[in-house]
Amino acid sequence: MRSSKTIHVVSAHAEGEVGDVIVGGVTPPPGDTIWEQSRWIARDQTLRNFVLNEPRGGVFRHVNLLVPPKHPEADAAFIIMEPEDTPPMSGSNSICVSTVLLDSGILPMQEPVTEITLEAPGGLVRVRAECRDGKAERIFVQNLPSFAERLDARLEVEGLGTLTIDTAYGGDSFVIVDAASMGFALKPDEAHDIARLGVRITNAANAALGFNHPENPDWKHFSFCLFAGPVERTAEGLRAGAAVAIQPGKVDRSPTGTALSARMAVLHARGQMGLEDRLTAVSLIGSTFSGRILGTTTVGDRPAVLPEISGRAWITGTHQHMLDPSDPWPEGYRLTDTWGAR
Ligand SMILES: O=C(O)[C@H]1NCC[C@@H]1O
Repeated sequence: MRSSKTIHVVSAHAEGEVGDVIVGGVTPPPGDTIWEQSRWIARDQTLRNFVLNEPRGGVFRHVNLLVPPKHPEADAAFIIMEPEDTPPMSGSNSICVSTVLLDSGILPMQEPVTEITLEAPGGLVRVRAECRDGKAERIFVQNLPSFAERLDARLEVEGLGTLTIDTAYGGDSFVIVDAASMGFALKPDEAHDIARLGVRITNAANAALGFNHPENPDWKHFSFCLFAGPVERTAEGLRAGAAVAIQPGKVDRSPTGTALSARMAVLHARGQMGLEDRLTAVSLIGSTFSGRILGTTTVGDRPAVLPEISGRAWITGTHQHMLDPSDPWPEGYRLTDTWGAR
């Protein structure tokens, strides 16, 4: 056996969505901040291609690189690599990272509750983990300040006509459409159509509107389209289906923590959700993230909410990814049969 690199990974999924964690074998990228380091990873593409592309990755895979934190309050820091983007924050990935850090012993666990601070590329996130018998059973993440950007905007999508959409930020940027008015009941057999339409809607919004984060001028695009189910009021609180189309054309298996945060910001802006409410988002596979609004703030001059999301993650294995120097595809490959719903 010979290898010119060996990358140590603990694999995990959060409520169905894969979020692997690189725990060794990669030196920290250059940059004075975690954001700058994440821009370096996004520009360079070598690590992204090696772990995300086939034969090591696949369109369903997200990979997080642990790096030494820059902020004095942070216990650990991570850079998120998604199929097309290297984003400021991610709900499912932060839940996977927290679970791997605690369940594998990288950070000490205290039962019944462990509190840690993570530094995501977009800023600090506080994490509370409910732990029992050596397992982090539920992760609560205080996500980045989240805000509604446009409410009831009009968006022309070729072949679909003019849609009424909201746009919002929940640690990543969203176009939000009403699932029912698009003809979706948010059932598993709709996944392919949701992926295909969602990418068209995201692309149309990027071409026509573009996204504006008042404090992060680098983040100028919409990453995702959320198909938002109707909000029902139940004895346990608010509940709604959620399916998020991820570029280049797949649906999040989890209920998407950033989408839940973005949706809570929109519901709050409309006066439909208060600090006393809980919103449970349900994914196409029936998994759930729970959310609440901890308080309000501003991002630049925009009113924003401080969201908390919670969910569960499980370790699925360990891998040592290697590169034989004679492998003709050191950066792997992507083909359109699986990379992009058509
Ligand atoms: O939960 C989330 O926010 C994420 N899941 C995969 C894509 C998003 O970053």
